[in-house]
Amino acid sequence: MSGGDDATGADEPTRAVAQGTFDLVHPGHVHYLREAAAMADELHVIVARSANVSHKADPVLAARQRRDVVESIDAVDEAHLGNESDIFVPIERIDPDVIVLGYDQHHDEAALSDALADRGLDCEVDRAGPREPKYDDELLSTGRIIDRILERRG
Ligand SMILES: Cc1cc2nc3c(=O)[nH]c(=O)nc-3n(C[C@H](O)[C@H](O)[C@H](O)COP(=O)(O)O)c2cc1C
Ligand SMILES: Nc1ncnc2c1ncn2[C@@H]1O[C@H](COP(=O)(O)OP(=O)(O)OP(=O)(O)O)[C@@H](O)[C@H]1O
Repeated sequence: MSGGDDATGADEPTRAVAQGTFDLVHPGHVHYLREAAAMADELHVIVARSANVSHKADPVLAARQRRDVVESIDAVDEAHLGNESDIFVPIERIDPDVIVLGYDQHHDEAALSDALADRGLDCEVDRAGPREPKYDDELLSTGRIIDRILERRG
């Protein structure tokens, strides 16, 4: 995506937002963040708070540590701690052109678009694809990495 003109004619960089838990970073995360980065000039990532990770086990690592690791990935311009009670607070601050959902994220694209419109946010919603494993035994899921740790070290 290229820079767009605002009302004053200045060239503003376009912004994409990606989001997730990012506990024990793996190449599937890097694939998602590279795809999301290719959709705009800047990539901002919102890192979920443990309290909002309700559909799986609590993250092992603290939110600030997960944020710092995500921000060290080349594709990422800025990583933000998520809001604990309202997921639209960081979105209003970042004001993205596109929100990129992960290939398996449970959020519904149409419902998210409606919620953005209700808040007066003009933002597209897109979805990234999965990373295909490069070799046998490539573990592309935090849950499966933790299962492996428990099998081998538990
Ligand atoms: C547009 C958007 C914004 C989000 N913002 C936040 C946020 O501010 N705080 C938070 O804890 N979770 C936020 N989330 C939720 C998590 O990123 C995520 O969906 C979930 O809690 C973690 O599960 P996952 O890693 O399997 O996606 C947001 C999700 C979306 C789609
Ligand atoms: N293999 C993968 N290919 C592409 N995207 C991925 C892959 N694994 C995770 N992602 C994306 O990264 C984001 C954050 O993922 P998350 O932190 O939930 O990790 P996860 O490895 O999918 O966790 P778990 O397997 O424990 O549910 C999500 O949007 C997810 O879709």
